Amino acid sequence: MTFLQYWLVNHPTIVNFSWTQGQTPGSSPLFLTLTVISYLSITCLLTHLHLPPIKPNLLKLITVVHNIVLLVLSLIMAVGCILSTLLHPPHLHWIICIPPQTPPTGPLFFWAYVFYLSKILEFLDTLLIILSGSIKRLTFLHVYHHSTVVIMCYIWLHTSQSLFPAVLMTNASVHVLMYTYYLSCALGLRPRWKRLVTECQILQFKYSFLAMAVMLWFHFTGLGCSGIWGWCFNIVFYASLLVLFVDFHAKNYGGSKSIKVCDLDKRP
Ligand SMILES: CC(C)(COP(=O)(O)OP(=O)(O)OC[C@H]1O[C@@H](n2cnc3c(N)ncnc32)[C@H](O)[C@@H]1OP(=O)(O)O)[C@@H](O)C(=O)NCCC(=O)NCCSC(=O)CC(=O)O
Repeated sequence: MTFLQYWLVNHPTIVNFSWTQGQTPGSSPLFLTLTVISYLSITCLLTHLHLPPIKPNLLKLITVVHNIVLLVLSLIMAVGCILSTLLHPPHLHWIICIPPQTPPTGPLFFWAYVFYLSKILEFLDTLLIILSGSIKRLTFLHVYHHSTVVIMCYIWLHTSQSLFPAVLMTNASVHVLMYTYYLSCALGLRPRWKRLVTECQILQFKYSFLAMAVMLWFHFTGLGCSGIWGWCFNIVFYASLLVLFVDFHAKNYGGSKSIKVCDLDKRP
């Protein structure tokens, strides 16, 4: 525990972290705008270009490495954020309500920053889909999620948004499961629990609405919570993702209790 406590909470880089707009790498609005525009335009360009096929073994290697990196990183972020919430803030209710005017400094915001950068790394998911030639998997849900989630993380840091510790812990934990699923697929093992991954994703959005309601309650019954405008962004974004994921679930698994036939066909 002391080992984890030092490396995930008390290390000087983590304790002394401070998000300073314009100084911290990636913290300017220009960086965010260029990042999102570049992601969308490169995605659009690559889907219209006929790229030469990449060797299957090389693609498999890149996919496996990418998934391992994101799996491990998601686990570290989840544990780091949980420990920082338990050990660092003055009150446990910071998990839902950070007092107004709290500066974005210290361990919790360090993990919010790592999470923000990890969402940029996740852009490689899109590249992998394009390189694998399965363009039909490049859905509106995928591109909308990847481009908007970076904006959400930026707002968290910029406004010391109250909800982020709860959302970060949940999302990073769900991503441990999701990247384990993708890693297994890349290794040629098609897990039978794909549906479970989607249902955990849907559950996280539903759970986030509960967290948002509790934050509002704290906001209006106490001294207020930081980042109430970010709350509005979060609720619209998560409601839209919930609709898209429920639709994905209906299309992929229908009403049946078993996984879809094409998944069974794909299993070795
Ligand atoms: C089970 C899901 C996680 C994924 O569903 P899909 O139908 O897209 O998955 P699938 O069964 O076709 O995926 C298997 C294929 O993905 C390839 N693959 C491997 N690693 C990958 C990676 N890192 N990114 C994208 N694709 C990858 C495998 O090689 C395999 O290819 P082959 O089939 O050729 O062998 C689902 O719940 C889901 O999220 N669907 C939405 C699509 C999406 O883009 N999700 C991620 C971002 S949204 C998100 O992340 C929300 C959140 O925050 O929780």
